[in-house]
Amino acid sequence: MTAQLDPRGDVAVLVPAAGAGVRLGPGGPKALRLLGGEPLLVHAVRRLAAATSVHTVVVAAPAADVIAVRELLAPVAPVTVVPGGAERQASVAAALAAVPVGPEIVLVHDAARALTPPELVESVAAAVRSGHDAVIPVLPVVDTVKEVGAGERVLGTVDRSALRAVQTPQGFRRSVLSTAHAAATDPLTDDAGLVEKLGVPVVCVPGSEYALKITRPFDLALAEHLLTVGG
Ligand SMILES: Nc1ccn([C@@H]2O[C@H](COP(=O)(O)OP(=O)(O)OP(=O)(O)O)[C@@H](O)[C@H]2O)c(=O)n1
Ligand SMILES: C[C@](O)(CO)[C@H](O)COP(=O)(O)O
Repeated sequence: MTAQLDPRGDVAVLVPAAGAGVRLGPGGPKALRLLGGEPLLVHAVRRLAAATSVHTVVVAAPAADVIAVRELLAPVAPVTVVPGGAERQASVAAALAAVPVGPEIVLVHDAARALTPPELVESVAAAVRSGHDAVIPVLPVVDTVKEVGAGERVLGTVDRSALRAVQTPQGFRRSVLSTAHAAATDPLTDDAGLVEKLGVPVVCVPGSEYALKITRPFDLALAEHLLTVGG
């Protein structure tokens, strides 16, 4: 049976959480690493459950930790936990397969973006509800960007006005995400990339600084700080 949050909600959220966290360094699967004394995954799921449109949350956990993750999340929110795959894309596909009949909007959200505010979840879902098939939250690129070749030699300066840094949750009409995953060949780093390959338009909405991806030790330190100042 699939666990359910608000039966009136129209949104299912898939939470890929099966990554190793190699760039964060030793200490176990990243989603289970502690931030303010609680696993990143707990922070992420608590904020998803606070978004009133959310009907269902499906977490893709490291295969060896599925039972432990079920127990960990039971007091946080009613969620379904499935084993993830070797690549993020496989983890998302496994979670997508566990979404029950009902929600027609599906969001994909990294456990590693543990401090993402519920308001961002709602704004992405609202953009899909308003008629867009695929929606991504983005931030402007603030650094000058160079293209670099062999020997670290600069080849040129990229026009950053046309660039965006992409976050999650990424939102999709359910049928579009299902078709994109069914058609996927090589793994891509995000789900919008699969949808782009179908030729379906992907639309940007403003992201949030709090939705940073905790990737390296500095990000975890920054997230600890944000948490103490009210993130
Ligand atoms: N096989 C994988 C790989 C990644 N993820 C998830 O995808 C999200 C984004 O990935 P990233 O932050 O890059 O996490 P890791 O793959 O764990 O990081 P690294 O590449 O440093 O090992 C994370 O919530 C991660 O748990 C997943 O579910 N299954
Ligand atoms: C989906 C994502 O978080 C968007 O920024 C990102 O592409 C995941 O990247 P990863 O490091 O390859 O998991």
